[in-house]
Amino acid sequence: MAADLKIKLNDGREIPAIGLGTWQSQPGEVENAVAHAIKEAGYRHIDCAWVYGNEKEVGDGIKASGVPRDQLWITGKVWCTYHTRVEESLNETLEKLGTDYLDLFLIHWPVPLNPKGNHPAFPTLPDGKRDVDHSWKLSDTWKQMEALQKAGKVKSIGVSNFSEAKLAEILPSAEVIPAVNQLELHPYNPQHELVAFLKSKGIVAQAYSPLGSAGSPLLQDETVVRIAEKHGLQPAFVLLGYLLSKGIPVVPKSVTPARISANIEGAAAAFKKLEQADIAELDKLAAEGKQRRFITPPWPVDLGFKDWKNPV
Ligand SMILES: NC(=O)C1=CN([C@@H]2O[C@H](COP(=O)(O)OP(=O)(O)OC[C@H]3O[C@@H](n4cnc5c(N)ncnc54)[C@H](OP(=O)(O)O)[C@@H]3O)[C@@H](O)[C@H]2O)C=CC1
Ligand SMILES: O=C[C@H](O)[C@@H](O)[C@@H](O)[C@H](O)C(=O)O
Repeated sequence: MAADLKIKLNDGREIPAIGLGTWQSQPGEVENAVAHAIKEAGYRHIDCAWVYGNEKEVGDGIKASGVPRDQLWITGKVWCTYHTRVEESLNETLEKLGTDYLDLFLIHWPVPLNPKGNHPAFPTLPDGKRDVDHSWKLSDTWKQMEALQKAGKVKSIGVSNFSEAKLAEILPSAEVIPAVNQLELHPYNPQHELVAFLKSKGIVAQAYSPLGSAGSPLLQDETVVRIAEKHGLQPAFVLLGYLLSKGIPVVPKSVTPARISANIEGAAAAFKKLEQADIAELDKLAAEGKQRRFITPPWPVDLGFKDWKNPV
């Protein structure tokens, strides 16, 4: 069964390889989506974040599913304005989700934002740029993550949107190596070098926006469509199976019950059917001129990704 596909982390725990994304899942839709995913479609992994602003409804959906907490994997993320007060962010998340621990807690972006700025999530300076707290060290954010794991409030800890350069800011002083780095990964942004680096450090690369996010051109890509037709799969399933075949857990988002159900079964089917030649073809698309990121918030700092130069 698709829900049984799992990937081992460096702390010994196993993350269900297919989870449900919840970013941009709207009020009035997300409770039903989460309940459907868990109860009807067999998902056991939900990807959440404080900044998505919908954790209360996600929690309602988890509760409505009736599935016991210990059978679920719930991921949360500390938002940028909370780097100096990680536990406060976690406590808000736990309360909204209606649980007393997370399975995985991630630093959402390697960019501390001013906690006392002009907005609780997206503070800006008079020039309109995001108000970055340049004095704060990422290694001190990571120390707080380690303390929360020691306290048992989060079982596994990791990062998101960390390039090799940003990891170098926390690894030398880390007591715990991040279990996961959640990144934008799909055939147009495969980040082969970073994924290989993470593997060498025992960090699992996890894929966000695995379908290319809302309005994705990947679903119409001629190579993706041809491979899908060859195997009797939908293009979305090929994209998910491509990542699973590399040991990369995926969190496709949908609020459409039929897609939620189809994605988990289709991903597992694609994982079985895709051949090495299909993977090799998809692996080359970015280098053949299709390299593209879909998620590029206007950070006024260099994140250190080779393909993405932020305005500094
Ligand atoms: N750490 C980070 O910084 C980030 C994390 N994430 C996480 O990753 C998750 C997934 O990424 P996201 O950007 O949402 O994008 P996805 O790549 O998951 O794409 C979601 C879009 O695809 C549509 N869709 C879903 N299934 C299918 C299907 N079978 N066929 C056609 N269309 C489909 C959805 O529509 P509909 O809902 O209408 O069905 C939605 O518009 C997020 O929800 C979030 O949890 C995402 C971005 C950044
Ligand atoms: O997880 C989803 C994304 O990271 C999202 O939270 C950010 O892109 C945010 O909208 C931003 O503008 O910084």
